[in-house]
Amino acid sequence: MLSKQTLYKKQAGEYAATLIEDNMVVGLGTGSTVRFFIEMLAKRINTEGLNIVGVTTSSKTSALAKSLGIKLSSVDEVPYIDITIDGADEVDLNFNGIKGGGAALLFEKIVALNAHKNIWIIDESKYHDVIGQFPLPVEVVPYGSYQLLKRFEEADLNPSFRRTATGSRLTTDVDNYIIDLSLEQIDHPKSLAYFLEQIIGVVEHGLFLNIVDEVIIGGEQLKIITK
Ligand SMILES: O=C[C@H](O)[C@H](O)[C@H](O)COP(=O)(O)O
Repeated sequence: MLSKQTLYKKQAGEYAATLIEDNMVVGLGTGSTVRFFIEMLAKRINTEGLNIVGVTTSSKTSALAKSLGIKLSSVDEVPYIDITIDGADEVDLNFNGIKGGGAALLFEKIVALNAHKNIWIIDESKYHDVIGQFPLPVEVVPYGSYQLLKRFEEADLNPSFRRTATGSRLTTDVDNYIIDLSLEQIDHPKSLAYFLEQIIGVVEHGLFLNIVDEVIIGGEQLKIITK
């Protein structure tokens, strides 16, 4: 039996699939919530004969979408993306989000910034007054990454390299490392984003500010929050 959280993810994901229209170029996010969206989208493509092109945000999503027969293109081969549906790790009342729990933040941000509309699908446990409970992922170039870790320690950002189940440093789809910052609460997300963006060696961070247009929240009752 599915847990409540999984059921809520499914509810949000499947609802998002109803928003896709014929002939759209669709950004396909990454993660367990997006999986429900992609599966339902594939069903609609097959039963309704929709002409959809997907632009994926990770190798995992590409593999899933391909296995379900969804036509794919790259962000550089389409004029624009009509709509991107993605998950998030945490969202606050001001539409700020943390993403990258699945290490796909870099491509997710690139796809999001090339989309006309961005929708996030989450379960209700991820919607908070202020973000920061979820560790903030920072994607860094491996060369010099230990120096970066020390720098984050000095700045009291509680950093740690993300590791695989076998204990080695996790690498992203483009062979970078992830340093997670355990912050508990991010009161000034804009300043933190700015601070991280100034550091050489930081490729991207998981703060998604001013990007999402609509959040679909699965729960006892489905909620849709529009900016
Ligand atoms: O890198 C991964 C993404 O940002 C995911 O969208 C995020 O981690 C949410 O994933 P899930 O739907 O599995 O909770």
